[in-house]
Amino acid sequence: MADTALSVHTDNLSVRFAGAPALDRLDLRLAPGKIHGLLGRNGSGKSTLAAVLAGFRQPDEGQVLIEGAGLGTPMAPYENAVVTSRICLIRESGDVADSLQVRHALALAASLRPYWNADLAGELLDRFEVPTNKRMQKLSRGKKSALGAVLGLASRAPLTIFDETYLGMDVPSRRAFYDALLADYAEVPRTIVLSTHLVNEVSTLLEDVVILDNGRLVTQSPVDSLRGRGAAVVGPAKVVDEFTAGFTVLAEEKLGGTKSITVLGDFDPTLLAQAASAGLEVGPVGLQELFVHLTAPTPKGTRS
Ligand SMILES: Nc1ncnc2c1ncn2[C@@H]1O[C@H](COP(=O)(O)OP(=O)(O)OP(=O)(O)O)[C@@H](O)[C@H]1O
Repeated sequence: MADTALSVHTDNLSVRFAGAPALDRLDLRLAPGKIHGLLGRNGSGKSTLAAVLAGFRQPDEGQVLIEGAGLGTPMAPYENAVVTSRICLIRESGDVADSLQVRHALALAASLRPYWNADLAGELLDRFEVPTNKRMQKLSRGKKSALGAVLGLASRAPLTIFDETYLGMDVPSRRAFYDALLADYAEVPRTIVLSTHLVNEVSTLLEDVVILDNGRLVTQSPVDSLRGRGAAVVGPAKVVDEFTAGFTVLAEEKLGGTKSITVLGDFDPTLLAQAASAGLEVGPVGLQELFVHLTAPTPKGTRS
């Protein structure tokens, strides 16, 4: 793992724009060799964090340290080519000159990226049907996005960050991207960060999640323990209503006489047994529902 994955550690990390905090005293730990979700509403600081982790921007306060993949001691990425050669950040804006032909952009990536895999790049270009003889500026938004996916995956960088890049692709292409990402990650485990607000779509890929809101860290947690913070209770409407009275409700849905209510709360074995004897099914809470709750502008109501 140490050869192909980096870990990230931030202390009191802050970035300000004209005095306003975009990142506010973040203490983060990204474990090596995992797929991390970086979730947050618009303007929450995801892109700023991605840029700082990739060494594109210096923190105003605090520090970022990157460790592993043969680096020896932990190092700050800013203006440090030894570290940044091991990090690939793919942004929607694109960081390669638009006037370049796709094949030249690929040749440039191959020359700059020590872990580049040309076979994988070729395979993915075919799969996403990205023409290599066109100038980047002539590509459709979806194909530009797909090219970003190819550049990010084929870089096989020990820390690979996709900052919402793949969102320009249509649904079938995004699915193909998720499949390709999982398959190649299984072959070469590395640290991957997916910044997104399409939480449901990526929730099965993610192992750990960082949620930002207004530049602050709302939570950092394994997905499984986040899902354990609540439950979806399903059964006859009246019984579900009675059982969930007093819990904070995240979502509810009714279909005929059946109702599903998602609530926050610790469902210990006693509570689970009570639900079962009342004829109710209890499942894990959806990541999307928790995300909406944790980043909502105003707290949701309590059932009474
Ligand atoms: N170059 C900049 N100059 C001034 N303010 C900026 C700049 N970049 C970001 N900001 C501000 O910093 C805050 C965080 O922005 P950032 O782009 O990191 O959020 P985000 O979560 O990536 O948002 P989105 O999902 O909309 O892309 C926002 O308030 C934004 O307006």
